[in-house]
Amino acid sequence: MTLEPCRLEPRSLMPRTLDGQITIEKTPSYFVTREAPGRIHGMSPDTKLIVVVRNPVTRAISDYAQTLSKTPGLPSFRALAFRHGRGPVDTAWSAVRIGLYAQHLDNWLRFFPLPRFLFVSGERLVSDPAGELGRVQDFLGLRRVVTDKHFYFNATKGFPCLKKAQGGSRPRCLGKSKGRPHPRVPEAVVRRLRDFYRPFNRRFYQMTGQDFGWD
Ligand SMILES: Nc1ncnc2c1ncn2[C@@H]1O[C@H](COP(=O)(O)OS(=O)(=O)O)[C@@H](OP(=O)(O)O)[C@H]1O
Repeated sequence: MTLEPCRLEPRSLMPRTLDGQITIEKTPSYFVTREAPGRIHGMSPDTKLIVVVRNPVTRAISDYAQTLSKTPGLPSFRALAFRHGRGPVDTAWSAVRIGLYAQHLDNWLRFFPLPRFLFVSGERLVSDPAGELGRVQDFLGLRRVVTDKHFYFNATKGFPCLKKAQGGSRPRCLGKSKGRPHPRVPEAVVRRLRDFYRPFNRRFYQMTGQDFGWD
């Protein structure tokens, strides 16, 4: 999944949370920002943390597709993923580095215990959105209000969409930048990356106690 520039919002900039309300801040780059866990812990050590993860190989290709859409003439995925296009995997490239979930989680576990996290499968968010959102609602201590009946599969988009937008009566899919086609990446490149990530994925499964089924 793609990341936005890191914005560490001081509490004063966040909306006031009234009784019975939950304030949610969504900044994907927090997960991979060294200072984020300490700062968030300093602001509120009881914060609940939701991390959406998908197969790091697909994530890297998705990230590349997003950059490519804004940067015509970008070098090929292979040229960026491997040093000199064919050497070792280039972990300095953010699209690769972000997928090292176990390493990023290590940094967070120095400040927050595991039960404070919910790990959401990006794959199941597509195949079973109501199921994953059920877990999110439970984790947040909410009644399960969002269920299967709120979603339908939109064949044109190729993704689940909401039957009705909040406060509206029309169906609502996510925007064009979510679920765009991925460029074709040679099978050998995908295989090398899959092999590269395998030990990191296994460690991530052990740390979280969840097998995401990427290998
Ligand atoms: N319902 C639905 N509709 C469309 N897209 C969906 C949906 N559920 C999950 N996804 C996946 O979300 C991916 C884009 O999310 P990102 O994490 O990149 O978004 S963000 O920029 O970080 O906000 C996007 O990745 P790409 O397919 O690579 O575009 C989707 O696979």
